[in-house]
Amino acid sequence: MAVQLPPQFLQRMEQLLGEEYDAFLQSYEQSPRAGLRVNTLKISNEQFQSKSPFELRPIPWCETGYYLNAEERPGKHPYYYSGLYYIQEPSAMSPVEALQVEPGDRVLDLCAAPGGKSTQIAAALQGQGLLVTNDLSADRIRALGKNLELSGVRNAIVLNETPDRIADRFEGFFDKILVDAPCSGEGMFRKDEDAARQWLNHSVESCSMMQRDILRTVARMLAPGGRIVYSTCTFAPEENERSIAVFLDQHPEFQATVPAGSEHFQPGQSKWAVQVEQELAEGRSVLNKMAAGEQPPSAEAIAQTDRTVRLWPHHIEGEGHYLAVLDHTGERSRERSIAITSAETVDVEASAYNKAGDGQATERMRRDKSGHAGKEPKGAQGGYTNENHDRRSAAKGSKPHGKHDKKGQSARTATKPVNGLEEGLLAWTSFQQQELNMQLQDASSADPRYMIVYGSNLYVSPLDEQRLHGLKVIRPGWYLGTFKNGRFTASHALATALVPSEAKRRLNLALDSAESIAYLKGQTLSIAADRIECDPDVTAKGYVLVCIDGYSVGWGKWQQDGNLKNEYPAGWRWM
Ligand SMILES: C[S@@+](CC[C@H](N)C(=O)[O-])C[C@H]1O[C@@H](n2cnc3c(N)ncnc32)[C@H](O)[C@@H]1O
Repeated sequence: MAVQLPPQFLQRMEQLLGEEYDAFLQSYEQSPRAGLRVNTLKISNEQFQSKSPFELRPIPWCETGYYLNAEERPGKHPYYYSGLYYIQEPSAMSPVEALQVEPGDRVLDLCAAPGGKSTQIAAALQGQGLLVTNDLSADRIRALGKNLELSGVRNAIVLNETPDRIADRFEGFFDKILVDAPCSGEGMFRKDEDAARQWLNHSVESCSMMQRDILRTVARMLAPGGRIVYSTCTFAPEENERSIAVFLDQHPEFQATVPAGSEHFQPGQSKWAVQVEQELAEGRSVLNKMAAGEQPPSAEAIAQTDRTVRLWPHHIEGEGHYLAVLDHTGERSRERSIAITSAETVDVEASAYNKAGDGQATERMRRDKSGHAGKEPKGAQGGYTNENHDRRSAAKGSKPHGKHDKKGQSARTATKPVNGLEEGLLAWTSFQQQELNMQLQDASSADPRYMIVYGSNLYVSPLDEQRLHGLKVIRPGWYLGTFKNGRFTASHALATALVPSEAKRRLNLALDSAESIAYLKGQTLSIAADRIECDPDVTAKGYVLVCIDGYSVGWGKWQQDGNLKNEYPAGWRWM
């Protein structure tokens, strides 16, 4: 066996699995399966199948998921850089399938970094509705932002928050919530030897505590009739059936539902939740500390865990996972539970934001008792400004409005222009007219969109920014670019989410060309003017949307001397 498995873990698995134990153990002799999921924000499943450079074998539980041969290197292909697919472990595709996201839903992905499931949710939303994606870890959140950007997501808000603080702002708000919980990671031992080395039996207890608290909090954020999917990549019943039994016992307004696609998986084991209770009663459970003084879950709640599912490496081609679908039994309201504030009476509050150059990092504000914004003493980077962050509807033309008093303090129900917003909108509008063929607000869509300014960065958001006040926001929406002295500089995130026809100048590079790789390496390209495909109202000089095989990948700036200045971001380049 290639992986060294902890003896305590093996002992427990043998006791749980009985006669299946040998087959389970043999699965560790095999290599983990590689997979990719087609990003249908950028290409249809059928189109990708017809042009895939890799041999694809369908993953039974995910229509857009495919197994890859072990020797493939999907991270080293121009299609990866165009965001046509996400490299994802096959079992990890099951939770979002169970969530059954529909375009227009309001979705929360609470434990989201590095973003595999968030990008899957975004694809299911197809740009409609909204995705709030969050992770507690400041280190892991960067990868989440990058993956959303690579995938061309336009309607996501990225937070770096605790579940409780989000719940205070989003009570009864979401239609669907994914809790891909922090767990002891036993299901990943084959894929990640470090996980096996670092595993300690007591991590099962600390993870169970976290899971209980997280589940309790997310229940507050779900709209009546909504759905929570809880998933882990561990085998421990303490973190799976038992966590769910405790939740169902304490939340009778929820029921466990057998997930669609369950025929591919094995059922959850209510008998293991019973066993955990017995061990607790006899004082030999790893949960002793946590469960002291807690009521054991009812037999009815425990029985429902038979409707959850387990993904076993000896039954499927994928790693170990568990998932539970928890449906709120209330009636789903067609009316949104919380109306989004009218854009005509924007509510402007002054606040201090980190003026990070790329617009990614903003800092949580502390409010003293008088409600004034102040700086977080720890972790703050760069200078703070007292500039407003402000927003208005993207649907209402370009004339900004709003009110802001001289000291930059809170001023409600605004009527006067706000400088930052006005300047940002003017710069954007002029850029949009000169460079793009797109509207931020699709006339056929009922979803409102809001312009938000943080420092000198402009975003368009599916959410009125006032709901985010006081939260640590990494991105309040789709990052369009920065403005300074009336000039607008387009962001990379703008380019990756555009379809070629939305830019007035385009350059298409052939998939297998040296030019494609040179562009991805950040090199300047020499391009004759007639290769720049231009709309009738522009000439070749200016912003060019660079595409590889017809899929947007980044910006270039064509200059009179025939050089295409490369705008592909330094940290993203082909190495
Ligand atoms: C299993 S991983 C998530 C993987 C991710 N869903 C994906 O598909 O790429 C669990 C994540 O939960 C985060 N986390 C841990 N405790 C958390 C908490 N209390 N609230 C939110 N996130 C938390 C961790 O930082 C970690 O990134």
